[in-house]
Amino acid sequence: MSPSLPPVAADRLPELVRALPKAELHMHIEGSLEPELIFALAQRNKVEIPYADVETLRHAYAFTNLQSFLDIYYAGASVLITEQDFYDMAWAYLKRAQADNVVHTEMFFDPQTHTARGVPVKTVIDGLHRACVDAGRQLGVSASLILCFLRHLSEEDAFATLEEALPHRDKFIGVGLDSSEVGHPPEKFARVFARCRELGLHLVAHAGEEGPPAYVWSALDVLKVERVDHGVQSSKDPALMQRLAEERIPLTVCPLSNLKLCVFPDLAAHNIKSLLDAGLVATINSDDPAYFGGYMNENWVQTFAATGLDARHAWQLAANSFEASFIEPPQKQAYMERLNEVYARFAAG
Ligand code: HPA
Ligand SMILES: [Zn+2]
Repeated sequence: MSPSLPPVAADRLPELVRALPKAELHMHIEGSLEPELIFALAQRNKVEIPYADVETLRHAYAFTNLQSFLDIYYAGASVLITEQDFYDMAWAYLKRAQADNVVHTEMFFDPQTHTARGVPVKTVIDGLHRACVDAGRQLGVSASLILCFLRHLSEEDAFATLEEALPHRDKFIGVGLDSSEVGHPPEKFARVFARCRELGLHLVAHAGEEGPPAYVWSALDVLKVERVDHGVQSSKDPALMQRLAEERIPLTVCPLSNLKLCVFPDLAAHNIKSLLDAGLVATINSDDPAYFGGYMNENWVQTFAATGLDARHAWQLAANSFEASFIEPPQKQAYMERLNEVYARFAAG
């Protein structure tokens, strides 16, 4: 942490946390689909959903682990049919992100969730990408897309998805790996990640959310990822912690997700502070904000209140988010200057 950072009055910490410019690097766009939009799209597309109304659906959001969430998350995504649906979903998230002073976002999307229902990859990518372009122009938020392979499906299926997406290569910056972790280790996707690497795509993967530190090691050594999504189980392995710190491999941590999926018993028990204090490039993100009870600032404010993070941690988390992002160095520099300006305003007053 920067030793020269001036302190900020403790009673202004929540305000500082909200005001800091930041990047969001772990957010599944299908996980931003609010119940109200699910019902509106179901009506627009004449899709049946097995819930009577918005409130009944929201009440079903009581999860015990990752799989119990994924079952509902995939059901919710079934209302997405047209390019405009994908645009509307992404636009709603991007406006919400802007309100939280997210200035840059790298959004995950799950094409296989849609192609399995007969929706072409082109429809998905075109709708999401149009929203990203509009966000840059109209909201001042830079936004890009990361295509995720579903790890409960086969590597062959991932290869077929990649082939279908490649004509739209200019509209996504990288690939990731998500869905059910335990029993589906990174090694299962070694060949498709090697191919994506040859294609010059950025590489990330979920690892160490519920799965063991061994999955983080193989995400690094076999898939050769540039960042690890979640990665919170890494704290069980001191040698892994040392590797992550030395190589400055970012972790995209999602505290409210970890709370809702019972990865930690309560937010006060979350290990984000120890990850930061060990020198890891940890970041805070919302994962699936419509399902886990909060967008970016809600994740930040609740985590700060519960774990005793201070203003310097806030600066570090925002700086980490820019360091960990895939934006070009001059733009990173510009965001860092904005961060320092906002921080200085709070430190002075
Ligand atoms: O947190 C997650 N983990 C794995 N897969 C996911 N797909 C959406 N959110 C998640
Ligand atoms: Zn995730």
